[in-house]
Amino acid sequence: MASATTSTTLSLLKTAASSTTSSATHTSASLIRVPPTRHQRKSVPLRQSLGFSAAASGYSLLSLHVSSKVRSFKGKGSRGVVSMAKKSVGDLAGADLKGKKVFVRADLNVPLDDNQNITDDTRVRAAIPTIKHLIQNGAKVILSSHLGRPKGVTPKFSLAPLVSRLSELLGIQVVKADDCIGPEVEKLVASLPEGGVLLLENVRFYKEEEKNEPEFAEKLASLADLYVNDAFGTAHRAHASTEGVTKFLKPSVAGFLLQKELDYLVGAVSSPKRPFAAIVGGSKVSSKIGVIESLLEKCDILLLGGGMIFTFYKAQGLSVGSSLVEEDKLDLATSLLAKAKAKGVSLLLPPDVVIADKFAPDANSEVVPASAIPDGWMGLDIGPDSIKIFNEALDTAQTIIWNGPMGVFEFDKFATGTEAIAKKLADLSGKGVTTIIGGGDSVAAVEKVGVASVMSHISTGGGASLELLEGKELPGVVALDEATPVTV
Ligand SMILES: Nc1ncnc2c1ncn2[C@@H]1O[C@H](COP(=O)(O)OP(=O)(O)OP(=O)(O)O)[C@@H](O)[C@H]1O
Ligand SMILES: O=C(O)[C@H](O)COP(=O)(O)O
Repeated sequence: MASATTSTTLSLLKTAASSTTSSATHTSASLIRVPPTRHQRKSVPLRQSLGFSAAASGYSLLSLHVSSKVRSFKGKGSRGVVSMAKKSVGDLAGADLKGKKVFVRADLNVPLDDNQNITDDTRVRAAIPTIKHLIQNGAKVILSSHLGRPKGVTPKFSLAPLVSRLSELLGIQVVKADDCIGPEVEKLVASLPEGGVLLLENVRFYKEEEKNEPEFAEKLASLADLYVNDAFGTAHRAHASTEGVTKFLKPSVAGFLLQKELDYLVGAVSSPKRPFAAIVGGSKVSSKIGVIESLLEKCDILLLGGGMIFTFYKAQGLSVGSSLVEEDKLDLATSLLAKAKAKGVSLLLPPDVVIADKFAPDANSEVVPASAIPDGWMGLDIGPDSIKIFNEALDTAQTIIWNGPMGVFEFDKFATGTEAIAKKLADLSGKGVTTIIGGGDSVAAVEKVGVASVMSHISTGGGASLELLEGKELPGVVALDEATPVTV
C-alpha cells in the first residue's frame, strides 16, 4: 500500500515536472523514491502497555492511575536518550496529601481578549484532574502559573481572569492572592482549608522567576509541603517555579497532565504501533529540523506540508515562484531527503499545491502541480491530489503524529489541506488508530474543524512538545523525583 502510494506520488511529480525540465524530473523522482521498508525495532504498543484505551478522547483519574512500571519510557531522540520515568501525584497515598500544602505549578497561560475574557480554556480544563485529585484527598492547593511574558508587574497579565473559570470547573470558590510570595500570601495559605485552592498571582511578575534565582525559588517553596508540576507547556523552561523549587520541596512529582503528555509524546512515539506516520508542516523547515531528524529515526512514513515544502522543491531544482523558501536551507532539505531514503522512511511531498497571486485571504487561487508554480505566484496550501495521496498513506498507519499546518489555514481559501488532514485523523482515531496532535497551530486547526475531542491526544504544549519530539530533555521534568523502579 505504502509502496503504491509512493509510486503514485512519483508519477504525479514526474508528470508535473515534465512541463519544466527533464533534469528536474529526474532529480525529484530519484530523491523522493524512498523504499517503504519497516523498521525492525521491537516495540510494545502504548495501548497495551498502559492497559487503558489511549484512543479515548479525554482521560479520567482512573485511566491515569497507572503504576510507575508502565511509565518507564526511554525515548531515543536525535540528541540523546530521554528518560522520563517520574513519580506521579497518583503514586502518593491519601495520607501523603491530607492536610498537606501542595504547590501546584500549572500552565494557565491562556489567550485573553481585550476584555480579559478567556478565548480558549483548554489549558484550564487540562489542569483540573490534578487539582481535583488533590482537593478530594484533603490537600490545600497553592496554584501557580505564569501568563504571557510580562516585564515586572503588569495588570493585563494578572491571573485574576482565571478565578471564575477555575471555580466553575472545580465546583469550589478559588481564592486569589495579589502576589505569589510574601506575608500576605503566607496569611492566605495559613487560612486555607483542606480541599481549598489558593491561586497565586503571575509568577513572572518577578524577574527572578525566569532567572531561576534560588532565593526566589526557596520563597515559593516555603509556602508548601510538597510540589506537583503539571505545567507541561512550560516544562521546557528552567524557571524558579518549574525547576528551582524542586531543590527545596520533596517530594516533587508530576501531575496527571504532565504524565499524560509524556506518555504520548515520549511513550507512544518511541514505542508506536506500526506503521507509524508523522505529518510535519508549518512555515519554515528551519524551525522543524530537529523534529524531522528525530522523527526520521522512528517513523515509517513522513508526510511534509506547509511552507517548508518549497525549500525541498527548490532544492530539487523546481521553480517555486514567490513561495516561502529558505535559501540557506537548500542543502539541508536535500540531506533530509537522503536521510529518509537511507533510513527506509517513505517520505511524501505534496505533488500539487494551491497557489495564490498574493498573501491575502482574498487572493486569486489555482491548483497546479508542485513543479509548475508560475513566477509571481506562491503556494499556500496542498492540493487535492496531495490530500488523496496523504489520506492513502495515513490509511496504512496505526500511530500518527501531526505537527504544523499544511497551509495558511488562517485564510479560509487555503485551509482545505489542513482541514482535510484534521478530518482524516478524526476518522482514523474512531477506527482505533492512535492520533497525537503535537501542539502549536495544528491544535488550533483541529479545534477549528471541531474534531479535537476524538483525537487520542492533543498536546497543551507548543514549544515544550516540539522540544520533546526533538528528543530533548525538559528541565521541568528532569527535576522531578524518579519513579520507584519496579520489575515488569
Ligand atoms: N505555504 C505556506 N506559506 C506560508 N506560510 C505557511 C504556509 N503553510 C503554512 N504556513 C504558516 O505556518 C504557520 C505555522 O507554522 P509554525 O512553524 O509556527 O507551525 P506550528 O508548529 O504549528 O506552530 P508552533 O510554532 O506554535 O509550534 C501558520 O501561521 C501558517 O499560516
Ligand atoms: O505558551 C507556552 O508555550 C507556554 O506557556 C510557555 O510560554 P513561554 O514561551 O512564554 O515560556
